[in-house]
Amino acid sequence: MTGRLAGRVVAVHGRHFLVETGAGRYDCVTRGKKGGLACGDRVEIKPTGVDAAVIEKNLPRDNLLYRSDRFHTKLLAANVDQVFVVTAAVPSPDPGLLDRCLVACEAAGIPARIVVNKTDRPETAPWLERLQTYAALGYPLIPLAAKTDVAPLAGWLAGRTSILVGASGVGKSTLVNALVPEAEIATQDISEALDTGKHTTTHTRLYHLPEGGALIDSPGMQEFALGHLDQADLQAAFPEFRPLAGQCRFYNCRHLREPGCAVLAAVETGAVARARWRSYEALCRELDKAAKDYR
Ligand SMILES: Nc1nc2c(ncn2[C@@H]2O[C@H](COP(=O)(O)OP(=O)(O)OP(=O)(O)O)[C@@H](O)[C@H]2O)c(=O)[nH]1
Ligand SMILES: [Zn+2]
Repeated sequence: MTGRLAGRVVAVHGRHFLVETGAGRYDCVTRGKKGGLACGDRVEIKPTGVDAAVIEKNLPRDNLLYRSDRFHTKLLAANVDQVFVVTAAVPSPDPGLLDRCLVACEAAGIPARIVVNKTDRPETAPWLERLQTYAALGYPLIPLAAKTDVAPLAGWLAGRTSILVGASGVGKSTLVNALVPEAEIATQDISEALDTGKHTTTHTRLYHLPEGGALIDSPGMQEFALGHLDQADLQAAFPEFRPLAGQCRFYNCRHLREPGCAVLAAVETGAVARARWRSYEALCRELDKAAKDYR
């Protein structure tokens, strides 16, 4: 690889990628159509100027977190060790969005944790209560108030690459600013390097943590489309279905309204949370609709 440098994508802005290498950072473009790149992707680049380069090669990924509908694929991050889905009781939370985030993590094979921000707000108690369902499924809950103390989260981050995802207004920026002392400066640096103007809140970027490890911030989302998943992916992404595998009357049961369905029976007894099953059902319907539209 003469003249080439190995690096990692640390910020994405449209078709520009800021790549960090042992020899500094480069504002990069891809050569031709190589498919998208995400924050955290490893690449080989060839400098074309002091701080400009072309991406010559995308290196294999350990994993990729993304969302997609029929028209767009939105890459969130690659090569991450864990995803923190940030929630808060205010503004009013959307459990459907939380489920979609978790399904995306399961499908990508990335461990997910749930941050419950704004514990200083009295509305938090019922939300935290509701989230016990998720704790029972094995998703750790991390309650904290980003405004006053981020220590409960900090302990999870050292030495790993993590990404924060979540709805708009849950406090992701507040968390990043508290965890990364130079976050504001880093953001400005990135904006200058990529020439994007001062406030690029709509883009994904990677920050280095003082204790080692990296934190990727992603733009607040209203929805999380999962057009890339098929029926089998969906079923596999609900951990509460796993102990029931093979117990439905029909081997190809979709757990929607089939007689003798073990999942539906578990919803009736409360062993599977009805709200979770509803999220599953909504995702199945979307899948069917997409298949119909496509025909
Ligand atoms: N009460 C309370 N408010 C908080 C806390 N953390 C953040 N907020 C507030 O929540 C609002 C949204 O915080 P941001 O950090 O901008 O949220 P965000 O998730 O980055 O939002 P987007 O930029 O839209 O993605 C701000 O008014 C914060 O001051 C907290 O621990 N307690
Ligand atoms: Zn079934």
